[in-house]
Amino acid sequence: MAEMNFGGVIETVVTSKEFSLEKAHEVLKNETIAVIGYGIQGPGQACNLRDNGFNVIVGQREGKTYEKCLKDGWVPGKTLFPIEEACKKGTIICMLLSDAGQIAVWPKIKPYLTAGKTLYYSHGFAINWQDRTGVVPPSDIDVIMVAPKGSGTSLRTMFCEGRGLNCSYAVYQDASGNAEEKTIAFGIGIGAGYLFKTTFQREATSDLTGERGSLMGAIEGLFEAQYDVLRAHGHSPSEAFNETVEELTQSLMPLFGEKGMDWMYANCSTTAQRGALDWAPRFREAIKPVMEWLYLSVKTGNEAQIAIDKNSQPDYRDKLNKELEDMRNKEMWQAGVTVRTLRPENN
Ligand SMILES: NC(=O)c1ccc[n+]([C@@H]2O[C@H](COP(=O)([O-])OP(=O)(O)OC[C@H]3O[C@@H](n4cnc5c(N)ncnc54)[C@H](O)[C@@H]3O)[C@@H](O)[C@H]2O)c1
Ligand SMILES: CC(C)(O)[C@@H](O)C(=O)O
Ligand SMILES: [Mg+2]
Ligand SMILES: [Mg+2]
Repeated sequence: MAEMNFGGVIETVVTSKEFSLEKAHEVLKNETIAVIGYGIQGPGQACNLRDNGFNVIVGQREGKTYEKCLKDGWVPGKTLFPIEEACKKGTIICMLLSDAGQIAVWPKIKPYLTAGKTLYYSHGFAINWQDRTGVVPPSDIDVIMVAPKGSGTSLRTMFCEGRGLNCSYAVYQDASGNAEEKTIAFGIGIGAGYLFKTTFQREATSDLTGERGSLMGAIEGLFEAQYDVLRAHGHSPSEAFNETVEELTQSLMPLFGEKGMDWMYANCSTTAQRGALDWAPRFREAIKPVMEWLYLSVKTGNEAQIAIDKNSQPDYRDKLNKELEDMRNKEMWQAGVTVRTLRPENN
């Protein structure tokens, strides 16, 4: 573990330099890892663990996702089982069903969480809001978490490129006395770039805030607001899209991703810098009340309850797909389809 200075605050991080893959193998050598659920995180984590040489099986119900398991080389009866059978065989049970799905299957899974086993999560959701999820693990098992800070799709592609995705980790219950070491070993196994320590509570609240905020919800809201204003004032779709989205993702985001916001600013005109420096605090002040509202809605469990209620409905997937389709069909994102065809690499 290394102590590092994050903007003046010292925090502990773990990388494969301090905790090698060999050490992870040693820690997990007697474990059968049962990955339950094969949505987005399931494939990323299961395939990375398998490629890293761990003993992995998958538990997935039959249906469309089951076909994906077969395509990825999981073999029925050998490494692919119905959920309950995988839970019976596994010593580390990885809850990688959707957060709502985890509630539905909890009564079926609980009997297999016998003394000495480990219950693993990639989110603090089920435990942090256990008054709403009903997930109360038995006291004689370890309960641990490694939460990749990015999509399971990126976890896999970055692993295949020889890079790692950063992850947070936490121990909720340490029955074995060895839970933290096991958690870090697991993080190294799934291909974490580096691991930073958190709690189930802090991960759950920061994650739900981030995805509703700047990572997903706020960014779409910001784009729509600017695009709509430009269009209402007579700018063409291509101009509005280029000034709202395309330039950001293609030119400016890579600059601040690489060396920070001041570096991106420094590579723009002095006109742009003057205006952006003046307007950033105005946007901050306008947006902050919405951020406070969001954080409170997450912290009180309101957002978790909405996710549980909506995503437990039998037709939740169809409804989500319909909402994504509506987003895709907006003029802004349709303009984006054409703009992307004009990128040099697509010509
Ligand atoms: N999607 C991500 O990239 C991501 C990133 C970090 C953490 N997480 C966390 O990882 C966990 C898994 O998320 P995900 O996005 O991969 O899941 P997902 O929403 O894609 O889950 C789909 C899986 O759950 C199964 N499922 C859903 N309802 C079920 C039910 N009632 N019975 C049986 N199976 C059911 C599906 O068959 C499928 O295997 C969650 O805790 C999530 O918060 C996800
Ligand atoms: C990839 C995200 C947004 O970071 C994750 O939190 C999720 O829920 O999918
Ligand atoms: Mg999330
Ligand atoms: Mg997240």
